[in-house]
Amino acid sequence: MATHHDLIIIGTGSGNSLVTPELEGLDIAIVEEGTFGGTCLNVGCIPTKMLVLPADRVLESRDAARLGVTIDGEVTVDWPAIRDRIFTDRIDQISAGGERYRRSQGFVTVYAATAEFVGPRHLALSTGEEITADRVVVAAGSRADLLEVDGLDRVAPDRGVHTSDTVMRMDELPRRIAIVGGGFVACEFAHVFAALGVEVTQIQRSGALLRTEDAEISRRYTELARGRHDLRLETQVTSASRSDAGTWTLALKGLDGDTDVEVDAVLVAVGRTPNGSRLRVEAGGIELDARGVVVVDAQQRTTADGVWALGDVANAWQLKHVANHEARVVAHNLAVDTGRREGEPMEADHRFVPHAVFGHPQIAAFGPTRAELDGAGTPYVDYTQAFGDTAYGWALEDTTGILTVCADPETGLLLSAHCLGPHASTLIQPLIQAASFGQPAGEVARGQYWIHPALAEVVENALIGLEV
Ligand SMILES: Cc1cc2nc3c(=O)[nH]c(=O)nc-3n(C[C@H](O)[C@H](O)[C@H](O)COP(=O)(O)OP(=O)(O)OC[C@H]3O[C@@H](n4cnc5c(N)ncnc54)[C@H](O)[C@@H]3O)c2cc1C
Ligand SMILES: NC(=O)c1ccc[n+]([C@@H]2O[C@H](COP(=O)([O-])OP(=O)(O)OC[C@H]3O[C@@H](n4cnc5c(N)ncnc54)[C@H](O)[C@@H]3O)[C@@H](O)[C@H]2O)c1
Repeated sequence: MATHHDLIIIGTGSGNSLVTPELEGLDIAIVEEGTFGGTCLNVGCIPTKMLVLPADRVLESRDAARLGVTIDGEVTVDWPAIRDRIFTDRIDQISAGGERYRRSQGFVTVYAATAEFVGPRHLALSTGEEITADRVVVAAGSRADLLEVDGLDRVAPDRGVHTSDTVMRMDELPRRIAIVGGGFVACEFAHVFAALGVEVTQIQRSGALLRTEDAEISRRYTELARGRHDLRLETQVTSASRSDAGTWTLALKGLDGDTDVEVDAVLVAVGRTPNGSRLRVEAGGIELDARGVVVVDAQQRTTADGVWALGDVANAWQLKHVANHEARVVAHNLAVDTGRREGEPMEADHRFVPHAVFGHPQIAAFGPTRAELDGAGTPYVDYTQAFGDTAYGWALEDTTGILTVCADPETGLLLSAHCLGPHASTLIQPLIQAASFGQPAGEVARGQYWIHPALAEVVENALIGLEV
């Protein structure tokens, strides 16, 4: 006999935020197979950024000499202290506290189990229980891909084979690490481990890092990374073997022909697969697209009645702020659907989705690259402002930072922005705001004060430079 609930939520990442005060009193079930709080909190955005900050400090201390500051003595890194500050002192407590709170709410049942659809709004759990509900939200996220190479096809932290799920909790830093991939995860960890003193070899299948960025940003970041660690482009791992002493030898095929590299640990960071098929959502009448992403409409409704989906399982961005935005949409729509809120269902706004890569320096962008605008035949004007040509850029002695803005030549409305440089993730926000609220470039540039000589003048100058 299945236990019936009013609402089932699968996944406690952004899914956990669906239990709003408005839904209080409904009989709500939450199913979570892993650590409460999901990817961002436990193994994603938050711990990685807490690692990037000390890594930035190391590089800044090395760079200080360029500004006339000599730091006497060696800069040393205490890995266990960094790791325990992040996990033991903060994240693990937030996760445990979040779970305790949910379990304390009388109207919520938390199932620690893996869920699988066996029928419409009908789930079988790995505990042997079955549950059904009037409404279901699929918020089951995505999982890290592995390599189809013997030895690197499964995570084995004790053998030094990691994904982002395990690499941040290593007992000690390896002397040498191979990082396979050239996307967000690989680039952030290459920065972290290289700065913390690990010999990094990064192995990327294509000819540049972060190749979905605007071409000039991808080119510049690739050059900077090449100057910091061993970077193998257009290269693949063909086989891997581990010695009794624990050393991995990876055979590589690439630009330099057949080579190999010896390392003590391997981090596989070659993308993430949405979890829809693992949940057998089709048995619940829920359609997947060709990439395995749950198909949703603008209200985040799936193709099955009474089933919504959000986050990595249901979009290709795989970003936390997108999952959170979609969760707010679903929470509203659940409240309307259950009669707890008056009004109409709302739609998700995916017009200007920004992202940032927290490497060194940071990258931040939204909207199409110039190659994509060209490909689509969209008329645009663009302007690139170098950080080094502004007053604060002089203070930074910056030589690599750029901000490119693209706008509609007729209306001056922003189409996209692409930034590489210190604080790019913060600097881009007024441009996201201008695009989201439909403010033309000229109005944003001249309709307000820009603090002098702040770094924000990079944004002001880029907007002024646009010929709209
Ligand atoms: C290393 C790393 C760094 C990142 N950094 C950033 C960043 O800086 N900024 C950013 O915007 N994004 C970042 N992301 C992406 C971000 O973490 C995700 O987009 C976001 O967490 C997705 O949220 P979600 O709620 O969709 O899924 P999740 O948070 O993954 O939640 C899904 C939950 O569902 C559970 N689950 C899955 N299948 C089942 C099942 N069958 N039964 C029961 N439970 C199940 C999982 O255990 C998980 O807890 C990063 C990701 C990684 C891996
Ligand atoms: N700062 C952030 O917002 C942030 C940080 C980390 C992760 N994320 C999210 O997590 C998702 C997954 O990140 P990711 O970096 O794992 O995936 P990704 O899709 O961004 O990058 C995968 C990379 O691996 C390379 N690759 C694939 N197969 C390979 C192979 N066999 N050998 C060598 N290289 C190979 C690809 O060329 C690509 O560069 C991203 O889509 C991103 O949205 C976001």
